[in-house]
Formats: sequence, structure tokens, C-alpha cells
Amino acid sequence: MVPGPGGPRGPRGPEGSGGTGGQGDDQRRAAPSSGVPATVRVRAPGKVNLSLRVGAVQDDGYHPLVTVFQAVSLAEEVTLTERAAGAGILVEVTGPASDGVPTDRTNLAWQAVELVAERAGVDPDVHVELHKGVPVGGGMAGGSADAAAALVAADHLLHAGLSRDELHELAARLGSDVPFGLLGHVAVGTGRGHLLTPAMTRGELHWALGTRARGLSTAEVYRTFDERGPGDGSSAAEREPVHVDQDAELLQALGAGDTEGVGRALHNDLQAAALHLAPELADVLTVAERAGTLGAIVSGSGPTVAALARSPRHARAIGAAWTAAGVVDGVHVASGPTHGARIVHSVASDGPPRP
Ligand SMILES: C[C@@](CO)(OP(=O)(O)O)[C@H](O)COP(=O)(O)OP(=O)(O)OC[C@H]1O[C@@H](n2ccc(N)nc2=O)[C@H](O)[C@@H]1O
Ligand SMILES: Nc1ncnc2c1ncn2[C@@H]1O[C@H](COP(=O)(O)OP(=O)(O)O)[C@@H](O)[C@H]1O
Repeated sequence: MVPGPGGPRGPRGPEGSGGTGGQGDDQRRAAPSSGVPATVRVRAPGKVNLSLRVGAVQDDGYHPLVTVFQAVSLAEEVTLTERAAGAGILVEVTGPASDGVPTDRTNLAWQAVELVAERAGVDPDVHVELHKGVPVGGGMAGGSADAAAALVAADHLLHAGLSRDELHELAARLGSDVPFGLLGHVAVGTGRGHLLTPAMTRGELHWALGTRARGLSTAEVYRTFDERGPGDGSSAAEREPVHVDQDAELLQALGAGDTEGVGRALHNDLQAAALHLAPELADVLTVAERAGTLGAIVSGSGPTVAALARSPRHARAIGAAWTAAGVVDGVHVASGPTHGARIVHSVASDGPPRP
């Protein structure tokens, strides 16, 4: 945690709250509060990596990437509501996929609220409700979407007035995938995946998403990649630097709205590592192929498998084939691209709903 312009962190708030309290820190002001608490809800998307190219691990433990993200219609909703002065942060998690999500300070949404409050110079007295629509630990960046949504929501609720660049900078501190959760649509990610260039695309892609109840740890998948390479016989340590030109075919197909071309160009250097850790994923890929997918791929670090379909109906048929074969624990149908973190509802203190 780096102190923001609001000054150094004050004493801790009430036990377990993580808030900074108001007393003893006269540089801080309480967030505006009155009879009706202000509230804001933000929706942020999960993602599929249409391509994920991974270079050799660097001294900082991270891998240089070239990745093409697409935001999809499975989304997280984060609602922030002001609490009484000194009450600190309270996180609650709901939704179909809420098991295993922390509600303490390790929750990325909690950290996002703290970062924004620090910048705004206010106490983070905020109730954070996460409604999780993205599979947890599935390689679809649900936690990153929570963080992106919480940044946008806290900026609004705490009147921080942060610029897009400032939000992006805070996002990159929270995780490599968080900046994309802010931006949405389709973008090429470089660096750790946090440096983004929007990509022009035409049309909509329809996905069947096969999920597994047990997630995979992103760090473990990257470690397995280091040990085993990308699965083409080459060593991870001796890899040529990854370059965006390698995705020229994919980007051209996306720009032309050529769905079959997109299907042919899907690529994931982490797929072999994910398959090593969860060999049963091979069956999920095979069943999708038999059901006529235009291309099936492990999403990011997995274990969700994303199968590109010709239509929403075809996506449902692929999902039904997975269910019939008993190779997945859950099926979602989604489409993309969709927008990044965006306010969908807000009420000011004591005021009428804002549009
Ligand atoms: C693999 C990807 C592909 O988009 O997504 P997921 O499949 O997890 O959603 C990302 O690279 C995950 O990004 P994110 O989940 O934000 O990662 P971070 O919190 O920044 O880092 C978690 C861990 O992943 C590893 N990591 C992450 C990014 C990167 N470029 N190189 C890495 O080696 C590091 O071991 C790090 O400790
Ligand atoms: N809002 C969150 N804050 C912190 N951790 C989270 C949050 N949501 C999920 N997690 C945890 O982080 C890990 C990875 O989460 P997630 O973003 O869902 O998957 P992935 O990194 O595979 O895309 C999981 O162990 C999950 O419990």
C-alpha cells in the first residue's frame, strides 16, 4: 500500500474493519454522509484470452505477455454503499459462484476501495457487496473484474475525481488483468498484460464456457509453464521474446468479423500447463470439437474451457454436449465483446436516483 496524497495512513479503524478511522488523522475527512446512504453499483466483465503468448519468466517473477483479451457477458456486479463514519470496510459476497472468495482485506475489491480512499483523502467507510457471475478461479478474471468495478464505484462514491490514467495506474497495482476489467471490449495486452491497446473488431462472438468446480491457481499454472514449456517441445527459459505480430492473423480476423478465422487463430501458451495440472480438460476440448466448435481453448490459466460457436444456439448445443458427456461441472453461454467497468445504478445521499 502506497500512501496517496491524502497523507500517511491514520490509525486502524474498528477491529476487523480495515478502515482508518477518523480520529487522530486530521488530514482526512469523512466521506459525505447523511440520512439516506449513498450507493453505487458497477458492472465489470469477465474475459477470455483469444490469444495468450507467454515469454520467459523475468527476475520479478512475472512473465512478459502478448495477449488479446475479449470482455464477455458473464459479469461481476459490485455495489458500494456508504457506512457510518468510522465503521470501516465490510465485504459480502453473493451469487452463483461465491465459494472460496475471501471477505477480508485480501479481497481485491477491499484493496481497491482503500486505494481510492487513500487518493481521495477520506476514510473508507464502505459496505462492499460482490455479486459474482464469473466462475471463481476459472481463468476468466472475476477477481480482477471485482477490483476494476470497485475502483470505479469508489471513485464515484468517495468523490475522488480520478482520471482514467489514475484509475489505470491503481488497477495495475491490484493485478495484471485489472486494467482490462476497466477497459473492456477487445484489447491487446503487453507487459504483464496491463499495458493495453484497444483493438477494432466487427461483430459478436458466441461462447460456450465449460467450468470446473475446482479452480486452478494462476501462479501454479505459470510455474508449470516454466518447468514444462508451452507444449510444443520448446523450453520456457529459452523462448524467443513474444511479439504482437504473432497475432496478426487473429487481429485481422477480428477486424473483418471473420468468426471462422478467429476460431482458427485462438492460441494459449498456458494450455499445456493447465492440461498437465487438470488432464481431464482434454475431454472438454474433444467434446467441443465433436460438437462442431469453431475453436476451443483453455481460458487464460484455466480451467474454464471457452468454445467458439456459430450462434447462441450452437453455443447451447456445445454446452449440452458437455453436460451429456459429464465432462464439466457447469456450463455458461456468453457473448462478447462487452463494455468495461461501468456504473449501472447510483443514488446520492438523501437525493433522488441519478441517471
Ligand atoms: C493468466 C492470466 C491471463 O490473462 O489471467 P487468468 O487466467 O489468471 O485470469 C493473467 O496473466 C493473470 O493475471 P492476474 O490474475 O491479474 O495475475 P496477478 O494477480 O498479477 O499475478 C498472479 C500471479 O500470476 C503470475 N503472473 C501473472 C501475470 C504475468 N504476466 N506473469 C506471471 O507470472 C505471477 O506468478 C503472479 O504472482
Ligand atoms: N474479489 C476477489 N478478491 C480477491 N480474491 C478473489 C476475488 N474473487 C476471487 N478471488 C480469489 O482469487 C483467486 C482467483 O480468482 P479469479 O479472479 O476468480 O480467477 P482467475 O485468476 O483464475 O481468473 C481465487 O482463489 C478466488 O478465491
